[in-house]
Amino acid sequence: MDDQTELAPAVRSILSAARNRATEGRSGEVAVEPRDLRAAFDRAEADGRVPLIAEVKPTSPTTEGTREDDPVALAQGMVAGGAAALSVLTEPAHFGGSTDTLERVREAVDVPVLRKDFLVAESQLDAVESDVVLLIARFVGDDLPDLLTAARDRGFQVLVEVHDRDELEHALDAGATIIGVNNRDLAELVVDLGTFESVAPHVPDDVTLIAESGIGSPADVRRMRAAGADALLVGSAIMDGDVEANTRELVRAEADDESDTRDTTETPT
Ligand SMILES: O=P(O)(O)OC[C@@H](O)[C@@H](O)c1c[nH]c2ccccc12
Repeated sequence: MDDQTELAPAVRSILSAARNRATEGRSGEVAVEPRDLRAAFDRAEADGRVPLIAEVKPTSPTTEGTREDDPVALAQGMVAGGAAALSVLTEPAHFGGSTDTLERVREAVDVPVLRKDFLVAESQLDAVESDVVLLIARFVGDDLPDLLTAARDRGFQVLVEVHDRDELEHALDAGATIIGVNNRDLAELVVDLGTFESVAPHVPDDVTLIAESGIGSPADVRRMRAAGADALLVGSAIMDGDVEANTRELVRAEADDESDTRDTTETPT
């Protein structure tokens, strides 16, 4: 968008790389038969698991080092740990992602897979099939309604990411039905879980609402759920260490709530 000067340098670089990739894509439009994201959340909920999208993110501008493990094995660990859905970075230059990784992951699991990238042009939608694509309100600006339509015409479900109330209104006006509130500020790259808490009350009930970024503990999960999150998107906290155990700990955050409370309030006798 026009106000790029407000963005962190890393984000500006990501965006200009994305614009240069704008002509990528295979010949012709993809036609996706998507795995239903909401149904996946409902299944998790019915099963006593917090609906969670676990993100395969080899690295990022705010992460040190790169995780070199096989992304397919990581993805399978996340599903084994109870993730309702997965997110796979396809941005190559700053997040270590690729469309090939997404294809391999989607083939190996049966949960819905979100393509996490910085899409700014319709042609980029045809680079790879996924069940859900991300559109970041701040980056697509006035093109949001057209890109939303173009994505839906191809069969994609669309997650529209916002960071404040103005962007939320813009997303709702464009007809978004799945909205993510990113707790990470793209100008400073700092995380504040209060962002979700301030935007969530203004989201209509029939919208599927996802809390994104900065969720690191079962307490954070409960905090975002208490603020109205239908589901959570978690990357770094899961990628750091044993992905299966990390996922399980977060999806059980509500089931374990009572014992957690008891543990912390227990006084030795
Ligand atoms: O690693 P975290 O703090 O759990 O965050 C995951 C996810 O929300 C984050 O990777 C993200 C949110 N929106 C994005 C847009 C592009 C790239 C990455 C993102």
